[in-house]
Amino acid sequence: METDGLPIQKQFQEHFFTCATRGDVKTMEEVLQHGTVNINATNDHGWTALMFAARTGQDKVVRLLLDHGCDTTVMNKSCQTAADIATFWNHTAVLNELEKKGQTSGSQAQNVCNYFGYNPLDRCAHKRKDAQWLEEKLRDQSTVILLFHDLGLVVAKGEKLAAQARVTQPCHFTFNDIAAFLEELGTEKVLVFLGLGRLQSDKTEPSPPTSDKEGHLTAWFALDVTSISQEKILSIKEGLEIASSPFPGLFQLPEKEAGIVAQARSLLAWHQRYKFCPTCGSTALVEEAGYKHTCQKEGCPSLKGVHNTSYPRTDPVVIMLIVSPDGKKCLLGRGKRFPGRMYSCLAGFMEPGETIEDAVRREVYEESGVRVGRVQYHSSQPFPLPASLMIGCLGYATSENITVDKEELEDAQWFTRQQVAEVQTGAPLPTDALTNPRAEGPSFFLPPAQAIAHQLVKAWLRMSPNL
Ligand SMILES: NC(=O)C1=CN([C@@H]2O[C@H](COP(=O)(O)OP(=O)(O)OC[C@H]3O[C@@H](n4cnc5c(N)ncnc54)[C@H](O)[C@@H]3O)[C@@H](O)[C@H]2O)C=CC1
Ligand SMILES: [Mg+2]
Ligand SMILES: [Mg+2]
Ligand SMILES: [Mg+2]
Ligand SMILES: [Zn+2]
Repeated sequence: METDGLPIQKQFQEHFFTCATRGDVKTMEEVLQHGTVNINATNDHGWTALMFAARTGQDKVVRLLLDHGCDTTVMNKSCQTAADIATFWNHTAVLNELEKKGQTSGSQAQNVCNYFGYNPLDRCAHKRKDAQWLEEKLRDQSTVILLFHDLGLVVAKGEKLAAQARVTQPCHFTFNDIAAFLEELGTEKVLVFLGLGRLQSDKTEPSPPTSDKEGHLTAWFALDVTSISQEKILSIKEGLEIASSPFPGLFQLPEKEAGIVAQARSLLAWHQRYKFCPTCGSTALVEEAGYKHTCQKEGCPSLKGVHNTSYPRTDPVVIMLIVSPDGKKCLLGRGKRFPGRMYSCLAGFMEPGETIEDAVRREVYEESGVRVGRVQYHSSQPFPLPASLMIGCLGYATSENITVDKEELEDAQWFTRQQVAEVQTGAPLPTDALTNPRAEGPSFFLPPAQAIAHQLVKAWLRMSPNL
């Protein structure tokens, strides 16, 4: 049945949106009771009833929709959630309703947490010198030990969850699984204590039989098994493999564990690269549960006072989304080794004696010739390749002409908000998009959600005045 040229279902839906916009709670209640509409349905611009209510500050409608279990995470075609819309229009009562249910989006309610950024472990630095406690923890049957072979994580064999999405499931070993390896590795072993904690999905795990005050938390360690044969490692139990390192395995971890893997991999990479004392070249001993190298040569300057060469290194990198002077475009570049048609934020290593703001301005000028004024910090991301800290910023350009640094980039261009939003919210990429430049699909694509660049682009789209 059709009236006014629209199918009846669509008419109901349109009416539902109008009621949400106007705050007609009574009609909406009736409609929801009859189940004649889909509470999460969207219009052509991707707007839900919740978004319409958020736009006009209808807090009672918002409460009704939340009580009926509507999805607050839906994004419209400009990548905005209902919470983004309420924030932009300053509808505090709506935000309060969303917050009561813990439903304000990350950018409003708390700091943004990027992939690799969430780590549930208490690193317990004060325990790193307590050899007896560490030994007890290592032997505890509830303890989790992660194994890395040449920085590749040992995982449970690939599970195909969806046609394209594979999940890399880190394998959790116990002391008994690896006791023979510890013996074989002897005093040369690199074993790092990561901390105490529990993955949220770990609830069914039996409590360890220890009675100290942290006894209810699981201890986590990482062991470098590079010098053990792959055959031996893979025969600990059935269904193991060594994750292809670094791509794509590292980017397919369960998000709740990615931070732990990043911590472990960066530390093991430090041990792999700094085998000798950087000050005098002598042998260095691994101490403090894997967090310190101590030079064995008497009189070495690194033994006097605190020397940063004795501790794990982190390289700060600035990564920035640059907004055009008119606010309508953003600057993206294509590195020479980027896959397919990928464009991403410009990025670069910070140099000594430089502020984050100046590093953003310098790298953008070096790589694109664009001048940047104001710089705003957004969020950060530990990046275990091998041990960077990506410092994500938004920068506001004061010039527009681009001169690409052909040494580093293949291309850099201004992209409109619409171009970027289409790519962000469009259909999933064809499977060969990463490798085949002639693959079907959009003319360019952005890094996946695990990359901080993706989140910076999303943050800019959410600031859209187009609400
Ligand atoms: N997720 C993303 O979308 C993107 C991430 N990145 C990451 O950001 C990082 C830095 O970006 P780049 O454009 O490569 O930096 P960059 O623009 O500073 O250029 C890299 C060059 O800087 C020099 N360099 C200076 N300090 C260095 C250090 N501590 N380690 C290694 N090289 C150093 C080397 O010559 C290197 O070839 C890279 O690790 C890259 O993986 C870069 C672009 C996009
Ligand atoms: Mg760069
Ligand atoms: Mg640089
Ligand atoms: Mg550069
Ligand atoms: Zn030394």
